[in-house]
Order: sequence, then C-alpha cells, then structure tokens
Amino acid sequence: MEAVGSRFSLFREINCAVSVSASARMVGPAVISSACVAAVVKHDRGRTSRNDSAKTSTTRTKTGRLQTSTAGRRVGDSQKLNLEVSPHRAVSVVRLMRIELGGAFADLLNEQGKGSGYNEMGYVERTLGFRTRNLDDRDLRLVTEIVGGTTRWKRYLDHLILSLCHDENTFRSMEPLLLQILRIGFYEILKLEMPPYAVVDENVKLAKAALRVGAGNMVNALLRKLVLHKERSSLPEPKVDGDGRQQARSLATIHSHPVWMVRRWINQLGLDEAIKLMTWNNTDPCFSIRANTGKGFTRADLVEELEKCKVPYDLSQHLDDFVRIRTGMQVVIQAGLLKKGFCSVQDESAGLVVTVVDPKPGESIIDCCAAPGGKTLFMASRLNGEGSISAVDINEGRLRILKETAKLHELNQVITTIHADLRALDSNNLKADKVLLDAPCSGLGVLSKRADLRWNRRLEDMEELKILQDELLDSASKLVKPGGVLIYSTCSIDPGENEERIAAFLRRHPEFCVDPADKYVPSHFVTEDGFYSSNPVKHSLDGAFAARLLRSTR
Ligand SMILES: C[S@@+](CC[C@H](N)C(=O)[O-])C[C@H]1O[C@@H](n2cnc3c(N)ncnc32)[C@H](O)[C@@H]1O
Repeated sequence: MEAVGSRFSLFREINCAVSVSASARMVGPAVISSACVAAVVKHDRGRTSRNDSAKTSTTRTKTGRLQTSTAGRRVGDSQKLNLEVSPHRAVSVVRLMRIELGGAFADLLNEQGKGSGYNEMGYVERTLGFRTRNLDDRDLRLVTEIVGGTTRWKRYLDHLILSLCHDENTFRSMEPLLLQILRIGFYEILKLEMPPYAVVDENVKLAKAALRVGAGNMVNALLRKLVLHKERSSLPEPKVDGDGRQQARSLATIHSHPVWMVRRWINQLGLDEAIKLMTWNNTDPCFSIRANTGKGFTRADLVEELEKCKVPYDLSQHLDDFVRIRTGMQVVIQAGLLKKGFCSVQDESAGLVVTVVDPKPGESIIDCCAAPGGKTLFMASRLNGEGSISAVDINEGRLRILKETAKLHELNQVITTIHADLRALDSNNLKADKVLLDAPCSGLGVLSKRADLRWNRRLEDMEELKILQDELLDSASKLVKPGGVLIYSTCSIDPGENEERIAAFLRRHPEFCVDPADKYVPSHFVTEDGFYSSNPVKHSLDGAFAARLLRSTR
C-alpha cells in the first residue's frame, strides 16, 4: 500500500503542477488546491519570486498545511463560500481523493459520526479552495451513494472515460481531481440514471470552480459524449472473448474488480458463481445493528427507536439481538443510538462467529486479535457479568477504542485489554477456557461494505497473510487450557485463509480436533468439514468463516 501511495503522490504532484500553472493563468490562484500548491512548490521551487509578485502567497499553517491566499482573500474567509456547486458533489469528490490517497474509508459508519458533512467541510476547503453550505440528510445519503458506487465501479468507469478520450495520453496525464469529477459524472449517468443534462451542468460547475475553465470544458465534452453513446446504446463495452486471461480482464472491467481476484474466483468457484459474487459486491450493502443487551437495551427497545425514527428494518432470522436495515443508517447515527452505546453496527456474519464461540457466564476467554472490539463486546454481553475476557491486540489505537467502547457499553467489568504482539505474549501465565483468533485477513468476504478494499489488496498479500495466520494460530493454541476450545475466524471467503489454514494447523497440532459447528449455528451455514461459513451469494450476508477446535485434556 505504501508503494501504491507514493507512486500516486508522485503522479499527483506532476499533474497538479501542470494544472496549477494553467489555473493560475486562467482564473487566478483562489481556486488552487492546497495539495496542488504543495506539489507546485516542490516542482517549481525556482519560480517562487514570480508567484510572489502575482499577489499570491503560500504560507504554512501551524499544522504544516500549505495555504494559499491572494491579497484580501484567505482560506477560511467567508468569501470562500461557494453556493453554486452542489455540496454533496464537492464532499464526494474530496472524499474520493482521500480514499484514493489512502486517507479514508468509503463507509460512513463510525460511532463518533465522523464523515458527517460538518467534519468534512474543512477537507473540502483545503482541497478545493472553497466551502459549500453544510450538508443536509439528503446530501449525506447522496455522498454515501456516490462515494461507495464510484469507488466500486472505478475500473469500469475508467475504461469508459479512457475510451471516450481523444487519446490514451489525455487519460493517463489527467490530474486526479479532474478524473474523480469525471468518474462521479459517469457514475451518476450510467448507474444512478440521473437526468443527464443536470449531471453535466453540475459537474462542469464543480470542475470550473475547483480547477479551471478548461477542466470544465473537458468534463462537458466527455459527459456529453457519454450521454450520446448511452442514448444510442453504443457504449464501448469490453468483449468477453479470447483466452482465459483475456476473458478475466474483460470481466474484471465489466464488473469492476482487480483481474487477479476475478481469475482466482473463476478457478475456485466457476464462472457463474464468480459473476454472482462480483454482482453482490457491487450492490448497495444492507447493515445489521446489534442491540446491546449488556447495557439492558433489548432488541424490542431498538425496534421501538427505529420505528420512532421511521427507519425500516427486518428482524434477523439468525440472531436474537440483531436487526437489519437497508437505508437510514445516517438517521440511526444522528439519533445518537451508537454514541450512547445502546447498539453497535455489526454484520450478522460476525455475530454468528460469536455464536460459534458460544460464550457462557463464568468462562475465561482470550480474544487474540480483538480490536476494535466488535466480537469482544458481543461475547462480553453474553457473560452476564460473570467471567472474563482478555482482549489482546497489537494496535494500541484500536485497542483504546475497544476500551472506551467497553466502558460506554457498560461491559468493562469483564474486559481487560492487553497491548501486545500475540506472537510474543508469554503464554505461561495466561490460559483460558476459550480462545478466539479473529485473524487479520484479506477481507474478501466484506467487499460490498468496504468499497475501497478490492483496490487495496494485491495477490502477494494472500501469501503474506497465510504466513501470519499460521504464526498467530500457533501462538493462540498455546493459550488454550487442556480441554479448552480454540476458535479461528476470518471475514474472508478464500479457502487459502480458511480451510487450508486449519488443515495445516491440525497437521502441526494433533492435540486439537474439529468440533463441528452444527451444534452452534443453523446447518445451512456449516460446511462438510464442520466449519461455519457464510457466503454472500448463498446467505445474503458478508462472507465469514470459523472453525471450532477442541484441545485434548492432556
Ligand atoms: C480482523 S481484525 C479484528 C477484528 C475484531 N476481532 C473485531 O471483531 O472487531 C484483526 C486484528 O488483528 C490485529 N493484529 C494483527 N497482527 C497482530 C499480532 N501479531 N498480534 C496481535 N494482534 C494483531 C490487528 O491490529 C487487528 O485489530
């Protein structure tokens, strides 16, 4: 990821440098983004005095950010309020830039309500050079839809943008902000089926205000071309022909996934299932919410709150404390239900892993890779105040979140956090009845929710993860008391991270055997080998895996 990030910033610097020179000539420096300013300062050090004489100054703020001001106008002044540009597009384009540069996730779900329009307006101003009015609920919904969708469909959208450009070089040398604006426009016309001329108009306005007139003209030309192709049903779609590799490339473009994933899934699942999986990954996700019974807040209480807020819901068919919602997550966040600790966002597939652990009052449990604590908290709520959970994680920041959430959920009396690398933990003084290893994994089961994840994973990661998973399994096994249980879980659907890791573990550790999961979860979630496995296509849930392994009493 580092490598991709640094390559991207170099690309950004070079392209921003070009655009800043152009924008300075055409509309003046008030629209120059701070990222571009940073790039131009680096790229064009020798010309500082000329910039100075153009009544533009670039200063560094206390936080180290470069800030551009013209005589009488500064970043943050109220003149920077732009009421022409649609706020949700401005926020979306900036969020997309942040995702591409590795600085943000595509989901809006965190309990502090970060990702709300209010918090993001600062980023908008720093990136685009102006603010818009604050976002209302409708804008927030649109941001979620546009950012998630544009991120998912990136490869397909880029294929079309490239096909409609004069030449490949125009596309390859396009500055990132312009490319994001085009992606949004293409997505709105093709996938949201929005009125095309409104989309053209709005995105042209954004490009002119955020970049320069020429950028607006380019957006205008390409979006109009797209509208024509769409009306004539002559979109340049890739053809699925040629050898296996060529077919995988075309399918990867049509369904907007990395080629290596498509090839892997065609090999593992067959063509039809691979296409169904990609289709699932590209649909808007459904979210599940768990009522925090540990705090005395029941699912009936949650349902009452959702009805008050007019958020439509379905009761989970698999778990007593869970409800599913398709829309209205922003309303839930704004109602403060998460902030007050009454409930948590947790997929049922993750909840079912806890069902496989089957925590019982009085037990000692070690949660080996615990942060940020989704499963720890659900397990703790099952202990009814009796027993203990040691929550281990290598990431101090995430562990801190776990600790704070445990307090908020009033479950801290049974949870102790341990900041450590599991592989270096002294197992002599720490043993438990049950040990959960929710291992770091590729996340290939949760691609519909984590829209950005497919672009961050590389084939090489799969090999590196296997090594880590084996090491962590070996370390976790030492913490299990004789006669105790080790539960290994992932949010992946990849056999290399799931069944194959367990088979290899059992070869190294004959003192463990499989305890079939059908005693804990409905049988349609249980594989022939006795493992819990949720599958997006089959169960309409995120993909997850869990193996329950019993340690012999000796
Ligand atoms: C899949 S996430 C765990 C999610 C968590 N169980 C939950 O339900 O919220 C994997 C976690 O493993 C942690 N981790 C990775 N390597 C580790 C190591 N060597 N020792 C301990 N924790 C590790 C990561 O910091 C990350 O928080």
